[in-house]
Amino acid sequence: MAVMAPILHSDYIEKEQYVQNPHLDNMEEDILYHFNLGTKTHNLPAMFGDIKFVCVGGSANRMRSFAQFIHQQLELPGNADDIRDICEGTDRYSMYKAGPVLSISHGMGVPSISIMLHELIKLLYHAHCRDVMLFRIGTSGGIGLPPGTVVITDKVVDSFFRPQFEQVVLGKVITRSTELDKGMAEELLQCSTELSSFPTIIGNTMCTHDFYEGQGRLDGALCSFSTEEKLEYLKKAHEAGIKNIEMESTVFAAMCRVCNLKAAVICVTLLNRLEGDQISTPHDVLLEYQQRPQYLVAHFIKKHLALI
Ligand SMILES: O=P(O)(O)O[C@H]1O[C@H](CO)[C@@H](O)[C@H]1O
Ligand SMILES: O=c1cc[nH]c(=O)[nH]1
Repeated sequence: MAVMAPILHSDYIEKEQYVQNPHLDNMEEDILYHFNLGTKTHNLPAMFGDIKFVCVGGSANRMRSFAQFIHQQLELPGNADDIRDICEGTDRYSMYKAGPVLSISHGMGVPSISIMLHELIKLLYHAHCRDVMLFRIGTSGGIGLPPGTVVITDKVVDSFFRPQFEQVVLGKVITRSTELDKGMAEELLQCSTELSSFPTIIGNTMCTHDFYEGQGRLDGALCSFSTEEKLEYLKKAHEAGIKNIEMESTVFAAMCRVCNLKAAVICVTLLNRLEGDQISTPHDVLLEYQQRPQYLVAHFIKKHLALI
């Protein structure tokens, strides 16, 4: 077996390649455990080699509906209702393919999306994909915006309003930039003006590690602060240009950036956090809100495929 010289993290940044891990080349087989896929059991280039767009979001149902919607929008052959879950052997994530578009659920929170992204990025590598763009199409809490507003993320920031993601590796903190692709954000904003169907803005997005206390909610099982302290924090966030709050964008942006993948975050706001904490909007209205980032990304994809 070949002995590898130790490679420092900072030394190993291959510009053309998605994966940034020298150890992968020494593995005879790579099992993408949470997808129930593997390099020996599946012909990944045949299954996924044509992927150009990957859309991710928290819920399995949303990502299935999105795959069906994009199937119709791209006028692909076959019945959209027949699209099957490629990860059906596991219930960790759901994955659907519609032509060059892959639609995957990632669950809630940074650890969940992070595991999914490791396996997704390896999947794209094993499948020899090129020029892939990633989109997170999600929901969020807005700050000072009418519910239903779509926020295209300019800067992703953490709970301290810093544009960075911290990961503990071997007991040490590694800090990575959360810069997203500016061109994609601008193009998505242009798509929104072409659709002109719902309010859309570009702004900063804060990613937290909790939905309740972590987002300054007063309605969790625990609460360690007053109403005044909550509003002071949210107003400071607002002054820092933060328009919405969700729970995955830091690691999404950081991993895509290190792995040379162009990425954008598009989340609809479900409520205005300056006015409350509970999501009391009727279910059918919430469903319609959830579709807004999907319409925007579908328009973007159709333009890129020269279908409009
Ligand atoms: O709508 P999705 O993609 O699930 O994302 C948002 O909704 C969840 C909380 O309800 C968090 O995961 C947050 O990031
Ligand atoms: O307030 C909200 C709504 C959706 N998702 C979040 O993370 N926060």
